[in-house]
Amino acid sequence: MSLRYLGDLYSNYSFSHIQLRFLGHDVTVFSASLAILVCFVVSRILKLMDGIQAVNHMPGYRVPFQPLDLPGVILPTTWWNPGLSFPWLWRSHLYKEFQSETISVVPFLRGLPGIYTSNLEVARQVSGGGHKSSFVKPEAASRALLLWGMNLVAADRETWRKHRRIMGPAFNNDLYQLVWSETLETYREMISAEGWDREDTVDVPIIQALTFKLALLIIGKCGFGFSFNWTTPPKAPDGSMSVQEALRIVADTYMWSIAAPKWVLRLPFRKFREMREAHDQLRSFMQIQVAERKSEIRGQDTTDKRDAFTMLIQANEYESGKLQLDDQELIGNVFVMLFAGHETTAHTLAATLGFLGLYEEIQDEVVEQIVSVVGYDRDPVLDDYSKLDKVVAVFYEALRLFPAGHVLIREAYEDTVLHIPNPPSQDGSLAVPVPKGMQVIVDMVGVQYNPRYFDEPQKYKPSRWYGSVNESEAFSAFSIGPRACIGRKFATTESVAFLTMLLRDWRVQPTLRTGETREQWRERVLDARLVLTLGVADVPVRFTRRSRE
Ligand code: HEM
Repeated sequence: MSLRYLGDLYSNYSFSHIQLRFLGHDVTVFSASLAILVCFVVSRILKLMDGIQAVNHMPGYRVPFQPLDLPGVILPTTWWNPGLSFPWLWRSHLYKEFQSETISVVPFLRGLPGIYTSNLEVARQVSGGGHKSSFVKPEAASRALLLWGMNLVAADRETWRKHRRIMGPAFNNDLYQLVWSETLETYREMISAEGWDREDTVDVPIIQALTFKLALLIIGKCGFGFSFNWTTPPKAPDGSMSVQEALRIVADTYMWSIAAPKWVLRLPFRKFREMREAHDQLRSFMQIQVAERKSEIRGQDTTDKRDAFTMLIQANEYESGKLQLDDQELIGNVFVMLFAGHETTAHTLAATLGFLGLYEEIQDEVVEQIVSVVGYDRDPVLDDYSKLDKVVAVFYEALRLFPAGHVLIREAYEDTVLHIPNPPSQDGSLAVPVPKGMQVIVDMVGVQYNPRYFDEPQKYKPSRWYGSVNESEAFSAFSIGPRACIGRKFATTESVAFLTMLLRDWRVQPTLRTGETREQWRERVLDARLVLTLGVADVPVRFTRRSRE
């Protein structure tokens, strides 16, 4: 049968010529399809126009999909689909392009219009929070965080106030003292377990393998109050999964447990079976732990334990009635420390070591401070923290360039107004009405690379933070206002203790490929990987033992 014959056959019996009856008229499939297409196009144009009106004609992108909606997220970032990564990939020109620090993104195929901002004043209005805030976290985003129970991160307004009132007292100096001493202990365990004590040079292909383990152990020991160890085997003596291993699996598979439908997680694959086992194991373990700690606190009216979990339960005992958290909420808050504090701290430590390897003159300056404050003959103590401002600064600056909490997503709880500051050269602000339900997204990459706040924003320049060991809002990557990160001092205490020990003993350098320059290494390695949090891609480094002179 020739192609020509097939072509004739198609044109004679073409599907498009089939007749349909519609409202008493004969129409062909072709004209019906055309009418549907026209209706669809018109509906999308109307959606676009509505969206543009909803964002008050604010300049920005007009795109098929909302960047945080499923198609937007799974499709790669290209000129027509900003996707999840556009704030990172387009960070050097995004806001310049529209000559505004606050822009709109209006989708015409799927998703709701939204506003993205890189301005701190707008961020304060939107994410600052408080129990009377006009902005809340979108329900879908909060629902994903409820796996273990209602908690501080997911809660809003009055519920948030109730949770913060109990969580607040748990983050105190006793906890930071524990974080400091456990970090020193864990550093020593790492050196011995990884065999560094027998070497003068150690190559670490992916530094995250160590920083993730460190951060998990510190949350486990100081957040949950478990006695974890660098070398604990994954199986307990009776063959069951150890609590430490269960916690590691829960942390590593968090993305799956919130994003995948429940039926997928029931499929008989090893990864999912392990996940289920880890969840069941931890759930029952935590319930026993709550009961034990409550009875210990009630029996003695106090406790020697200083981990956040115990102090949370203790603070809860002082409340009564509606102000008290139930067991599920207590457990929810312990787990949220894992999800909010593990990856974020581990990624930032990895980025810090990457930058210090790259810029050895900065590393030398930091080590000089460590040696002058602590010397070689004793361990650093928490009281040294305030004198180790250069160590805090190298961590802050790495976090500024890789802000782990890269988007703060909020939704207008009611019709409200945003006051958007004019460009730096002009005074005053513009009042923009924001209808109930509109999403406003604080683009933390945009904020941290905004030239209004930082000169040479692309440059790793820790000296901008020298002298800032307090929790000032000048450093905004932990967010600002009443809803700012409650774990900020936890993260910096752990990081300063670890870096002080590590850098005093070891010089860190980038592992370069043959013929590669340091700038090429920076471009290849110090790029972001973005999922729930933003983190640096795998960082390969070499440690060389320092001589003590
Ligand atoms: C480098 C490490 C960290 C970074 C960059 C970071 C960043 C942030 C940011 C940006 C927020 C605000 C999120 C929002 O409003 O949507 C936040 C909130 C929070 N963080 Fe952290 N965090 C870090 C470490 C930690 C640690 C170690 C813990 C606990 C041990 C923790 C617990 C929390 C909690 C519970 C909240 C919710 C506070 C509230 O809504 O009142 N974070 N964090």
